[in-house]
Amino acid sequence: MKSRRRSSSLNGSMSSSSTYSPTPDRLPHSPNSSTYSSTTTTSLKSNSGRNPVRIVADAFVSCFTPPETKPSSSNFGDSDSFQAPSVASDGAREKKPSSSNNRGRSIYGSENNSTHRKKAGSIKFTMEDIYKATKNFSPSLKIGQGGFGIVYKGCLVDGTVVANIHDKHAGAEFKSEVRTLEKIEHLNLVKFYGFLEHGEERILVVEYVPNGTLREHLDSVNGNVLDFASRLDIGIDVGHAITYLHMYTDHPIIHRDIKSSNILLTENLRAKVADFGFARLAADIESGATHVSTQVKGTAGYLDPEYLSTYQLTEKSDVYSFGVLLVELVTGRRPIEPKKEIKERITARWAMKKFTSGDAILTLDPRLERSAANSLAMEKIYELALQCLAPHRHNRPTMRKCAEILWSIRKDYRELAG
Ligand SMILES: Nc1ncnc2c1ncn2[C@@H]1O[C@H](COP(=O)(O)OP(=O)(O)OP(=O)(O)O)[C@@H](O)[C@H]1O
Repeated sequence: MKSRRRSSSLNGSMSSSSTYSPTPDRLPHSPNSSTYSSTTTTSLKSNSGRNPVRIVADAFVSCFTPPETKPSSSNFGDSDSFQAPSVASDGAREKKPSSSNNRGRSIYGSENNSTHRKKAGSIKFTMEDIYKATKNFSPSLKIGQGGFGIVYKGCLVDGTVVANIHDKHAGAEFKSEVRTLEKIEHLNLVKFYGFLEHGEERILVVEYVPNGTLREHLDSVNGNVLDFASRLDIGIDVGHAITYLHMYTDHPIIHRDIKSSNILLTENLRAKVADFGFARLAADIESGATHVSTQVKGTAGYLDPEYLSTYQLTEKSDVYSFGVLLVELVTGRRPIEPKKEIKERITARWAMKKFTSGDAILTLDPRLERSAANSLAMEKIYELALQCLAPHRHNRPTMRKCAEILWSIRKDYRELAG
């Protein structure tokens, strides 16, 4: 489902100018296996040489299905005007989640319970807690496997359903992920409950999100087609989540791995962004820095070409990945489609080319209705995607702007769709 290698051939990318019109010969080459030569790549999410780690996220969801949190109208779009992404009630820049603290009490009931210790705002679980929650990592509770490890459903002693992720991140990356997770709380981000680091075991305990990934829904694995309105809602949810990371935390956070398989869906098809294994703090603007220089990490097909060629990371790398995601939502296709003919293999390049030549409708997911409302919203989403995919970060909008634009697209969409 994903290549974990980057290729110098991606450096060309999606091209340019403030109104941005893609120049085909500067677009990424086809993603066939030869293009992704291991000799030209930085390993993106390789497990090699790493100690086995376990992440316990909120995925310990085996014992019951928790009631979904009722979305607030401000966050979930019942109002007609754009509002800043929702944040923890005690203030966006407040440090860590009261939820962890509360969770600590509610899960274990009494303060003299010795099975856990809070650390830096999150719960430090014991192996006993984790074994209990996952029934000794019962294969029947395994819900997925990613590049970093196995994910288990679990149930904490208070009945909270969680995802138990066995993480294979290196120790430093694991600590960095925990530090990031401890700082954030937003309805559209997977909640962090705690972690365990015990010898070579590393586990994150996070919120279990019961309805699979966006990618699975776009692939209709459950037999249903995700309708246009839901796709628009999901785009807005993700936009809010990333805006929150970029603007409303103590220090801006760059996710670095925005992609459809990292977007988890609730039963009401609301989105929660997961997987902070690659997240990084942005440059400290007050110190005059404009970017951080770092080894390239991310997933092929979503990677910002400017970051790939300069190793300079800014929030705009997430904006680029978000542009790829927007195209994915409209077309239903994966960012890289190796089995398609060459000119269609890089989905964003293909779609943007069709869009700029007036043929966007040919790229709309064939399972979606060709209604006036869908067609108009598709055009507007592509206009936004084109800006997000600009090769130079300075020409890309901020995430907040993206969320605002999507919000207004949805308002018009609802009026037209009736
Ligand atoms: N919090 C969660 N709640 C419910 N299911 C989850 C949760 N986290 C992960 N999963 C499931 O486990 C699978 C593996 O997730 P994981 O994040 O480890 O890998 P991935 O996103 O598929 O790949 P990568 O490691 O490249 O990001 C997901 O596809 C999803 O189905």
